[in-house]
Amino acid sequence: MQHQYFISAIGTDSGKTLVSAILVEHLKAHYWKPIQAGLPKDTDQVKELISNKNSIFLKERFCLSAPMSPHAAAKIDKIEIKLSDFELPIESKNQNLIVEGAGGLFVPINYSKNGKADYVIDLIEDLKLPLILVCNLYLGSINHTILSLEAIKNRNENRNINLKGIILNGESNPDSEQIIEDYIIHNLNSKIILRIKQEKEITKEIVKRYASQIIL
Ligand SMILES: Nc1ncnc2c1ncn2[C@@H]1O[C@H](COP(=O)(O)OP(=O)(O)OP(=O)(O)O)[C@@H](O)[C@H]1O
Ligand SMILES: C[C@H](N)[C@H](N)CCCCCC(=O)O
Ligand SMILES: [Mg+2]
Repeated sequence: MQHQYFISAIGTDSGKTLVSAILVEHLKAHYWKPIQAGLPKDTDQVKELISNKNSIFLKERFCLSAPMSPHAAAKIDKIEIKLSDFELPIESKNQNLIVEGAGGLFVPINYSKNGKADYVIDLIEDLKLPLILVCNLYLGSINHTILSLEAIKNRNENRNINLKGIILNGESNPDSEQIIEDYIIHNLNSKIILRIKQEKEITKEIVKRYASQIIL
């Protein structure tokens, strides 16, 4: 069976690149970051964290110079990003594939005016990929997580986004984990597919260890 997933998160710097490396290693998948804003490139970071030799790294569709929200970074580079600019790379046909988003679900990839924008969540719908959401555990993250899950649920009323599962990233907090797990089971028919602890250092060995624990 072919596995292709879009990785998003409840915010930026949440661990999407780490999770992407873990999934790429687990599935020996190809990796694609459609919009890169600033350096270092997430693609290079994933390359450095995986050990298998089968994965192929696909070229970003947009590499923006500023480490900012894509809509703002694109403006600086005088580029217009449209949803129609994206399609799954041909090399990923019939291959396992991990696609990493920028920031969280409501990060704008463009902005025109009067509140009109396209967001990462629209790109996920357009690419028709099941979603894996990285949810951190910090004070305030229950709110950020449930807001993200509500947005997915809202889209799901039109059956547009399939939440394959969530990955909890951070020091364990049983009370927070319980409320989030119950929410996804009861509202989205989804599950926790991995728990990642706060590690002192991220290495290939750590990535391999978590790759062996994933349950898809
Ligand atoms: N569980 C963890 N233990 C230790 N360090 C972590 C953990 N999760 C993430 N990090 C570190 O936090 C930083 C941010 O993580 P990462 O780059 O994966 O975030 P991101 O969600 O991909 O960010 P962006 O939105 O820029 O793509 C990295 O230096 C990463 O190694
Ligand atoms: C540059 C950064 N590392 C991410 N790629 C983009 C994060 C955009 C966040 C926008 C926002 O939610 O305010
Ligand atoms: Mg990243």
